[in-house]
Amino acid sequence: MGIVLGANQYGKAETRLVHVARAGEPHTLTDLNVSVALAGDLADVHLSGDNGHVLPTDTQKNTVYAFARQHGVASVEAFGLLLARHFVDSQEPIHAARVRLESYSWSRLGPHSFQRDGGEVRTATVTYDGSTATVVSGVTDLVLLNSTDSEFVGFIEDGYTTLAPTTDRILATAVTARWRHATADGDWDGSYAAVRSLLVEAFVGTYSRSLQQTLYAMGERVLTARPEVVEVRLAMPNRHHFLVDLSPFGLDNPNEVYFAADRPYGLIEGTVARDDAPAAGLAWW
Ligand SMILES: O=c1[nH]c(=O)c2[nH]c(=O)[nH]c2[nH]1
Repeated sequence: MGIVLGANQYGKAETRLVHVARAGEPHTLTDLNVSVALAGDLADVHLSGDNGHVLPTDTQKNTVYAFARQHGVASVEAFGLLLARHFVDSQEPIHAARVRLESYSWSRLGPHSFQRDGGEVRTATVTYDGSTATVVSGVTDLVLLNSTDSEFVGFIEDGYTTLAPTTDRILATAVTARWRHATADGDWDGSYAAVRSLLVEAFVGTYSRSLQQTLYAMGERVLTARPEVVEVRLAMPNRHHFLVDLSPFGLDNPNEVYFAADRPYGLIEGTVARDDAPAAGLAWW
């Protein structure tokens, strides 16, 4: 029996970077969480303890900060591309890089004052293998709710089914969406704002027969309107809202009073893609 080293990568995870662009007033604030992963000719460090091919994760962290100073942070996608290309192109043993970025948004209160927004987080994942860069943009924790125009009927009923079919329910979710770009060039901020709006519009505008149907409609809406996007992956927890039985108190409940359960939840996940989408390469690494 032989034992072999399998797939591996390493890097500095969750480097917290706050960048203040101070060129005049008003200041611009960027608040990021950056995770780097590198892969390549790394057998020796695992098998013999030779660190000769290891760019320390501490150095990776320093590079994140130095690049913010040297290049600024135009967008998460652009900053990720700079870093991913740098690590692979500057270090011979490193053959591939993945940079994951989360961006926390702050609202402006004044020329140099900000308030942290709760809720959704913009994301990007950039990969680079020495020749091809891929960019996946995304959003997490985009919490949406429709108070009607949602039904769930016609499902399988077996000996364990207790769920009653309903033609009027709350549909609520916290969307995690990631979308793959056709190329590594783009108007990243413009594209992000447009895709986010399309996702929300499709959720709002779709009469839902299931969260699965809504998920597909959201992905389809993005791909129909945005030629730069070739694949959308969505994960949508069904944040169940259960009608409370008020009959013990002599009260009816015409879809007004709900218990918002936090777990368990249905988790609906799916991919919507162009049938001629180029190969994903490392995009989903
Ligand atoms: O939109 C839904 N999809 C399901 O698959 C499902 N299953 C369930 O119990 N409720 C729901 N709702």
